[in-house]
Amino acid sequence: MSAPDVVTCRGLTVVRSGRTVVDAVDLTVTQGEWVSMIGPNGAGKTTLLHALAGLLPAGTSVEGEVTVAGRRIGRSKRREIARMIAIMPQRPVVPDGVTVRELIALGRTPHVPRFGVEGPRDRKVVADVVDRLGLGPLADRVASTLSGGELQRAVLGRALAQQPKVLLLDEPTSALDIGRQQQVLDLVEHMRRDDGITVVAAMHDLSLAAVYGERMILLSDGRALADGSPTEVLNPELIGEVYGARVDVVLHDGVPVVLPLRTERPASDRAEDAEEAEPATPPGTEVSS
Ligand SMILES: Nc1ncnc2c1ncn2[C@@H]1O[C@H](COP(=O)(O)OP(=O)(O)OP(=O)(O)O)[C@@H](O)[C@H]1O
Repeated sequence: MSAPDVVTCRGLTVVRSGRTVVDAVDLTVTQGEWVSMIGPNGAGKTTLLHALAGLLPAGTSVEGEVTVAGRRIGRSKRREIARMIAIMPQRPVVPDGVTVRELIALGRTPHVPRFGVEGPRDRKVVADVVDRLGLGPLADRVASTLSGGELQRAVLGRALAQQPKVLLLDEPTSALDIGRQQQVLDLVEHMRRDDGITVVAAMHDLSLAAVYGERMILLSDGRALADGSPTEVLNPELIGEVYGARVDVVLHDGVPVVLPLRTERPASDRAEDAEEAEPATPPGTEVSS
């Protein structure tokens, strides 16, 4: 039996300050899929993620339909949406004075009864997330004092503590070193496999996006230009055209790796060429001692 659809967009169009920034996007994501969303700066990735999470500011002009786990976004209450969807934003806002543990515990808010307090289960979920993200040594630090990479992990922790059906990641690893990138994305991958959560992740690192995303969507000027497997989407001509970049794509274990090519050749290569073309001592000019 095929997995059910969890996220659907039909003709989603978002206009901001008179400009169409998401343009008639149709998208269906099935349960347990990992979709990596790529596209140049300003392509509309964040806006699309915010539309899926029902986070576009009131008054934004939105057309089309977004459904997550069978519920129409825009007609559902915030709290109801927050039990289904968690977002790790590109630019998180962290309340003043909260510790890392308190920040992560905020992820439990949609599950705690109104006017209630968190129970043992909520505390266990928070402790698990702290542990799995290796945040133990930072748990009592005030979140605003963390480094960019540490904060990124803490904010992912808040999203994971929400125990969502759909996890939206907006540049989840932009501030992380390569080891932490792997640790964080592997953790999300485990949750996808073990708990069946669905992941839509906007990522700038095309090779990393291909390693984790079984499917990729390329956005450009708000339009979904390509939607397919990493090998289908990451072709050098298309990437070159959309990003205005010179790249090569090589396959490693069947996964495409995108290599940016230098337009200017390194100075050392040019010097070698010059040496081959012109011997250091032109014939007939030897100086006798
Ligand atoms: N509040 C706003 N008012 C006007 N234009 C906006 C607003 N928010 C976003 N935009 C514009 O919408 C377009 C899409 O922005 P968005 O942040 O969705 O792109 P993105 O693909 O996530 O970019 P990046 O990779 O740089 O994060 C951009 O041109 C941006 O300037």
